[in-house]
Amino acid sequence: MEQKAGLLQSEELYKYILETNVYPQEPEPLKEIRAVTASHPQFHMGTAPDAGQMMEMLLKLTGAKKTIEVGVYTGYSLLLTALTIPEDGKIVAIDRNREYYEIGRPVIEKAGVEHKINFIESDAIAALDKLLEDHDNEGSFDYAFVDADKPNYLNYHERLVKLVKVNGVIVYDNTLWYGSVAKSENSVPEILKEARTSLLKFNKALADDPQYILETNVYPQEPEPLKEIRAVTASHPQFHMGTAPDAGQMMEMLLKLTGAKKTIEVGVYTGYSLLLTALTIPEDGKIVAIDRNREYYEIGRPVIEKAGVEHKIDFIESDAIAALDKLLEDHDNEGSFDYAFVDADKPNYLNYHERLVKLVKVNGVIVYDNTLWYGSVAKSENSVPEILKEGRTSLLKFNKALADDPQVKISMAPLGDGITICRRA
Ligand SMILES: C[S@@+](CC[C@H](N)C(=O)[O-])C[C@H]1O[C@@H](n2cnc3c(N)ncnc32)[C@H](O)[C@@H]1O
Repeated sequence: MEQKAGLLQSEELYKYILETNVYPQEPEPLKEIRAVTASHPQFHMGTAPDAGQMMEMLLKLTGAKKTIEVGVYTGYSLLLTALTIPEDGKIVAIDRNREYYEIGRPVIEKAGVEHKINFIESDAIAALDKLLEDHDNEGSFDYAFVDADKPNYLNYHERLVKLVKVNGVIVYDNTLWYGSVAKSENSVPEILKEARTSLLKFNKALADDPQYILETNVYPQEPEPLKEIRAVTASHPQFHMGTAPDAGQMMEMLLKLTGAKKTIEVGVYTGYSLLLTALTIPEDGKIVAIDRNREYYEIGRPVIEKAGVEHKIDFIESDAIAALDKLLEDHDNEGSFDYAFVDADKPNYLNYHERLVKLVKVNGVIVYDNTLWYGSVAKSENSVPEILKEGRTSLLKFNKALADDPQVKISMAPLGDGITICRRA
C-alpha cells in the first residue's frame, strides 16, 4: 500500500490544522496561558496545541484521574490536564524550575483548578524515585505526560511503566524532534544533535530511513494478519485506498482504551481497518461493516477467516447512507455503538456524521480517515491536481463543520492521510 509522507513538515498544513481543528475547540484558559507564555524567551517549549487536543481526548476516553507530568514549563499541558480530569483528580507535576511554573500559575488559579495540582520542584528522576519508594504508588497512576530533557526519556520510561497501571497511558512529547530523527546527522543543525541522538535511541531508531515512523514504531508491533492483508492488497489497482498502518495503530489504541465492543465500519475495501478492529475488540464483539462493493471485501476475506475473527463481522453490501438509515429505523440502535470508522466517499462524510452521532453512545468515538486529503486542504484550489479537487472541497467543508459541531470534541492526528477523532460529548 502506498504510504504518504511529508505531511508533518508542511507549515501551511500545520497552520490549517491549528486554525480549523484546534483553536475553535481550545478552552479559554489555554488560550490565556499561551498568551502569557508567548513573550517568554523559551516559548517554543510549550506543548503544541494539536498534541494537547489529542492528550485531552486520551485523558477523557480513559477517564484518567491520577496523573504525572514530567516537565511543566509555564503549564500549558498541566492546565489542559487539570481542566480535563474530574474535580477530585490529582496531578503530580514535576519541574526543576519553579520560576517557569509561576508564569502560568495565575491563569491556572483563575481557571479554578489549582487544587488538583501537586507541584514538586525537583529533578525529575529524583522525584519519580521518591514516588516509587512508596509501594502503594506502583501501578496507581492512570496517565503520564513527559516533556522534559530528552537524554533522560529512557530513565523516565523505566520508572513510569512501574507507576502507571496496566492499560494506563504514557505520552512522550517531541519524539520526532523537528523531523531530525529521519535525517542524517550532518544535515541536522548543531543545536538539535544531542536530543536527536537520545530520541533515535528512545524510538529504537532506524536513522536515515524515510519510512522512519512506520519502520520504527508501527511495523514492529503490527500483528501478522495485518501484514498479510497488506500483502494481498498490494497488487490491487486501488491499493492506495487501504488505511495507513500508522493511523491503524492509533485506532487500535482507541479501541483498546475505550474497551469498544460494538462498532461500525463505513468503507471496507479489502479490510485492513476491518481486520484491525476485529483483532482488537473482544471475542463477543460485533462490527457492522458496510461497503457497496463486496468484491473488494472478498480479496481480504481469506486472511480475516484465517485470523479466526470473521464471526465478529456482519458485512452489509449496500450504499452506506441506506445501511445507516436502516440501522436507525430500529430505535434500540441509537446510542448503542462504542466506535465507528469512516473511510468511504468524501462528499458523504457529513451525511455519515449526522447519522453516526445518533448511533454512537455518549463518550463513544468516531474516526474519519483522509481528513487532510494528501495535504490539499491547506493549498489553494488552483495548485491542487484535478483529481483531488472534489475531495478537497468536501473535506474543507467537513473539517469546518466538525470543529463547529457541539455534539463532538475532536482531535485531528496527522497520521496516514490525516484522521480526525471525535468523542461524542
Ligand atoms: C478508502 S476505501 C476503504 C479502505 C479500508 N478502510 C481499508 O482499510 O482498506 C473506500 C471504500 O468505500 C466504499 N464506498 C465508497 N462510497 C460508498 C458508499 N456511498 N456506500 C458504501 N460504500 C462506499 C468503496 O467501495 C471502498 O471499498
